[in-house]
Amino acid sequence: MSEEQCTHDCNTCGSDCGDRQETDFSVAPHPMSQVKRVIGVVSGKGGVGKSLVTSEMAVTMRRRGAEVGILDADITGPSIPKAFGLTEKAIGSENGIYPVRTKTGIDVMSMNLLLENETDPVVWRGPVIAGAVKQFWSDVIWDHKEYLFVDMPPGTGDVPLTVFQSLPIDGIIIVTSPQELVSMIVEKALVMAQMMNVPVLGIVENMSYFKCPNCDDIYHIFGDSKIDEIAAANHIPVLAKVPIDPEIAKKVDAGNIEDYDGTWFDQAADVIEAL
Ligand SMILES: Nc1ncnc2c1ncn2[C@@H]1O[C@H](COP(=O)(O)OP(=O)(O)OP(=O)(O)O)[C@@H](O)[C@H]1O
Repeated sequence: MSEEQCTHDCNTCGSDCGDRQETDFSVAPHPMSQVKRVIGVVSGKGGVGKSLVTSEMAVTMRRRGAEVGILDADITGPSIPKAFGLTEKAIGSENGIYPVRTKTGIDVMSMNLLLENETDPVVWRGPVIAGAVKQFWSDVIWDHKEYLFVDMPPGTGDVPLTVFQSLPIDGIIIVTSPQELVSMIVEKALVMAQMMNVPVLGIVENMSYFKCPNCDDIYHIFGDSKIDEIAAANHIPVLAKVPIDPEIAKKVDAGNIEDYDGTWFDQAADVIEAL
């Protein structure tokens, strides 16, 4: 780039010139935290089951005996506490903020654990939301966690970008459902991960099909799945195809996700264990 064109601010300039200097946006964890692996769970749009996949991944790793946490970075639509039936509030001390523990021993931090009423909306602008996510990493005591799953807000906006820049993400899982414009959404997530230098562990297709409980026939309610072709074209594995299961919705609504005994996430858990 020529001297005249240079703004001297590499953060606002897309040019890949020789003088480029990357700024380190990483945020230090709480001094009492020890987290071995941070796994982000992302989706192109809301409502595809990203929180369900985050919760089930945590439950699966916990069943395998791991120490697990969930950082709910979906500040304006936090649904993790509900799935685990958490009503207790997170408490702080002069040391920092303590996450709330679920009945099987998963530590959770979520905006809903700080609000007086879980129905209170969070009416904040992007930078304030991004700041809250950073604090969930820097001010919360994540004590001896082998795996911390981060439920990202949907899309590729300000907050996911902040999470990618601030937290040491070891890999992401992309969640889609068949009715989405899957190929475009997967590619957007892949490009973002590539730009942020974060490995993509694979794709989970949620609400993939419905199996009739009476005749075992399989129905593709949202259309035929194209996930295998998309995954192959992008050289990433399909980690799970999760059916529409009324039992999942029932368990989530009752706050009993830890009692759901589907085995859909075993392959994804193997991939994470091998990291
Ligand atoms: N495979 C499934 N079978 C039945 N119900 C499901 C399934 N997956 C998700 N659900 C239900 O769909 C709803 C949305 O799921 P979830 O909250 O995980 O989506 P999300 O992508 O995290 O949404 P948002 O981004 O808006 O927070 C929940 O009520 C959940 O219980």
